[in-house]
Amino acid sequence: MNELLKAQGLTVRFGGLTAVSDVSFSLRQGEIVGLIGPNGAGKTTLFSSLVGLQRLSAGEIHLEGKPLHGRRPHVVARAGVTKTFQNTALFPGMTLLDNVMTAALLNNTVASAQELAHDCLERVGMAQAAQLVVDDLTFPQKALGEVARALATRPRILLLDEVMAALTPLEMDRVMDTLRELRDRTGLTMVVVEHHMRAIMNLSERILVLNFGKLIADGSPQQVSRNEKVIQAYLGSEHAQPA
Ligand SMILES: Nc1ncnc2c1ncn2[C@@H]1O[C@H](COP(=O)(O)OP(=O)(O)OP(=O)(O)O)[C@@H](O)[C@H]1O
Repeated sequence: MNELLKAQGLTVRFGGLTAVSDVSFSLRQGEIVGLIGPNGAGKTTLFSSLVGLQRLSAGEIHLEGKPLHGRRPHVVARAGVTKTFQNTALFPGMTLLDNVMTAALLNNTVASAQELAHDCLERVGMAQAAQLVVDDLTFPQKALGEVARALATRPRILLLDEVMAALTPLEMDRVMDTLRELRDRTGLTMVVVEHHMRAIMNLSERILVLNFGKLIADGSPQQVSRNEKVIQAYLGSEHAQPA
């Protein structure tokens, strides 16, 4: 797999607090990568810095060799890096289709946005729910709706920030199957933040672990779950091993 994105020395400081500290990693085309770490480890801040919503104090981001650091969010989105929002639901009172249209309209005429929105819903198996008002959707449907809305910006790299938080284990399995199928069909690269350990270990091919803003591990789920630093920092001996 080709290297798609390279992040080097990413650092974000809030006054005296270093939320992200000298973090370097790369993403290959079509990978599903998990990003884990205890509360406050810097996961959301790292995501925000990757999409240009959070200014970097230091570091560089390149997408296929082209610099992305210091670029405004809409420029980063147009280049192909998009993030869902933690705890940000779809817009209530609107149909699912209209929700996806809000993103599709950013770079398209109404007619082509409609086609794109339908296509994005189709890609996550939600075409039949297009005309439902989002308030009436189940939690897994809402999660997939959020993914569809993000797909409407035509990302090459999609950062998913706890989209499965409200789901039961069975519902998570269904959503994870859909994400894997989406990757297999489209080659989309995904980075996934989830607190649910079994889900992240099952879904991801590689795991990045943050602790106090520092990247303390980067490896397969098996490697990471056996890593002493990770066990001490986060997993604890009683936590789930990758299934
Ligand atoms: N805008 C901000 N101003 C000041 N401090 C911030 C800001 N955003 C985040 N922080 C701090 O930066 C650190 C990292 O926060 P962040 O939300 O990125 O962690 P996280 O790993 O996503 O946590 P969680 O798992 O709880 O969502 C925390 O100490 C947080 O309080």
